[in-house]
Amino acid sequence: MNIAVIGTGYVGLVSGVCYAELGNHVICVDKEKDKIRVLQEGGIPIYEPGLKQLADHNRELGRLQFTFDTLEAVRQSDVVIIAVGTPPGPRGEADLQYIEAAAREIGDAMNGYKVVVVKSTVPVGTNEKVQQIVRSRTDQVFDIASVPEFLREGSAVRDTLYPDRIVIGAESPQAVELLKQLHQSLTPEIIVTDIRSAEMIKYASNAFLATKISFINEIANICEKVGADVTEVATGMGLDHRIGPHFLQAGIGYGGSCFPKDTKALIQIAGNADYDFKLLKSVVEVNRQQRFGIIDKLIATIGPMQRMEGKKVGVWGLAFKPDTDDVREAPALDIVQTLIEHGAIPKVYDPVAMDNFRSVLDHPSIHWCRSALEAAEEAEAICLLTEWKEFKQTDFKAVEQVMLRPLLIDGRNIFGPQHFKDTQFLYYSVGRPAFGQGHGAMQTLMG
Ligand SMILES: NC(=O)C1=CN([C@@H]2O[C@H](COP(=O)(O)OP(=O)(O)OC[C@H]3O[C@@H](n4cnc5c(N)ncnc54)[C@H](O)[C@@H]3O)[C@@H](O)[C@H]2O)C=CC1
Ligand SMILES: O=C(O)[C@H]1O[C@H](OP(=O)(O)OP(=O)(O)OC[C@H]2O[C@@H](n3ccc(=O)[nH]c3=O)[C@H](O)[C@@H]2O)[C@H](O)[C@@H](O)[C@@H]1O
Repeated sequence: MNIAVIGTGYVGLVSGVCYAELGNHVICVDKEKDKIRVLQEGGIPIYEPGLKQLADHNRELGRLQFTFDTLEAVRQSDVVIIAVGTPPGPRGEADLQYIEAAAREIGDAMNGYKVVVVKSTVPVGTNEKVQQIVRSRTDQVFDIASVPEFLREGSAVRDTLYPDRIVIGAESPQAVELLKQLHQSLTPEIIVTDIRSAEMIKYASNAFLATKISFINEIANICEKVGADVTEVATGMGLDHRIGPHFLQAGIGYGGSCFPKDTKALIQIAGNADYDFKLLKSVVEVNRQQRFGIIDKLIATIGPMQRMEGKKVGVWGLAFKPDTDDVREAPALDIVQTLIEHGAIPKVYDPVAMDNFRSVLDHPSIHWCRSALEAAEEAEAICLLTEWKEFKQTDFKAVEQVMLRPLLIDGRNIFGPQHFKDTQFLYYSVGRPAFGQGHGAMQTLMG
C-alpha cells in the first residue's frame, strides 16, 4: 500500500517506519524543514530504542521517504494518515489548528479515492470536522477513519509492531477493509467501531491508566502514614485478574506529552457536553501534588526549605520516564524549579535528556553533570526522579564517599535494603517504610 503520514513527530515517525516495515511504501511529511533534513540524511531526531535500525533498514529498501511536500506525498498515496500534534489550548482543550491545517492541505492535494485516517488524539467529533474540511476542497471521493495510537515512548517500536489491539473507527466498508488489511499482520484483536466511539476509546484509555496511577499514589501516601508497603500492596492487588498488575507503580506521578494533556482534554470534552467529570479532575489534582512529596521528604530530613540555601542536591533523572529524552510535563521540571526557588543548587544528571531539559529550564544555579556520581559530589541528598537502568546498578559505597550526607530520596521505588548494605545511607521512597540510620526524622512526615 502507498501511505502518506502527515506530521513526522513521535507518532508519525514511529508509525511511518513500522508501516514501511510491514512492506508498505511510506512517505513521511513534516513542516519542520530541519527535522526532514535530518531524516533525509539518515538521522533520527528523537531518542527511541530500535527506531534507527528499523528506519535504516526500510530506507535501504526504498520503502521509506521523508519530504516537506505534502501535495506530492498525498498524491502518491492510497492512505493518508494525520499524525500532527494536538497540544493543549488555554483551558486544557485540544488545540485542533494543526489537524485543520493538515485537512485543508490534504483536501487541496486529492487526486483520486483515498482513506484519510486520523491517528492523532482528537476530541469526539473531530473526524467529522476533518471530513467537512476535505470535502469543502475537493470533488474526489474519499473516506475518513479514526485509528487512534496507543504506543508508549521508550517502547514505541515494540508497541506498534505488537499492539494489544487496533481500533478502527469507520463507516465505509471499503475503508474498513483497507485498514483491516493494513493492520491484520499485527494482531487478531482488531476492533471495528463507529468513529465517535473510536475517538473516545483513546481518551478513555489514557484517562483510565492515569486514574490507576493516581489511585496507587494515594494508596502509597496512606501507606506512608500507616506503615504499610505500597509495592507489596500493588503486588497483592495486581494478582486479581480484574485489577491486573500494570500501572500500579507508585512514585512521583505521571508526566509526558499525553496523560497530562489528554486527561485535561477529556475533562473539557465532558464539560462541553455539560458533564462534570469529578473523578478525572481529582486524578489530575492528585498527580499535580504527588511530585512535591519529594520536596516534603527533603524538608523532613534536611530541614525547612529556607535552610536549603546554597545546599547541593543531586537530581538523578530528568526525562518523564526511562528510555526517552522527552521532558514534556516531566515531574523533574517542577522539582528542580522548586529547589532553585529555595536557593538550593540542583546538580542534575540524565543519560539522554540533558539537552531537552536545558532547552525548557535553564538557570545559572543548575549544575549540569556528566554522571550520576558527579551529581552526587558534595550533595546533601540525591533525589531519584527517573528509573533509568544505569541508576539501578549504582555502587552506593562509592556514592557515599563523595556526598556530604548519604541521603537518597527515591521517587520511583527502585531500590531495596540490599542495595545499601555496609553503607550509612538513609533511604526514603514513596509509600514504603524508610530505612537506614536515623530515619526517625521521617516520623514527623509520616504522622
Ligand atoms: N507521543 C506519544 O507517545 C503519543 C502521541 N499520541 C498523539 O499523536 C499526536 C502526535 O503526537 P506527537 O507525535 O507526540 O506530536 P509531535 O509534536 O512530536 O509531532 C507533531 C509533528 O507534526 C508536524 N506538523 C504539524 N502540522 C503539520 C502539517 N500541516 N503538515 C506536516 N507536518 C505537520 C509538526 O511539525 C511536528 O513535527 C498527538 O495527538 C498525540 O496526542 C498518541 C499516542 C502516543
Ligand atoms: O497517548 C499517548 O501518548 C500514550 O500515553 C502513554 O504512554 P507514555 O506517556 O509514552 O508512557 P507511559 O509508560 O504510559 O508512562 C506515562 C507516565 O506515567 C508514569 N507511570 C507509569 C506507570 C506506572 O505504573 N506509574 C507511573 O507513574 C511514568 O513514569 C510516566 O511518567 C500510554 O501508556 C500510551 O498507551 C499512549 O499511547
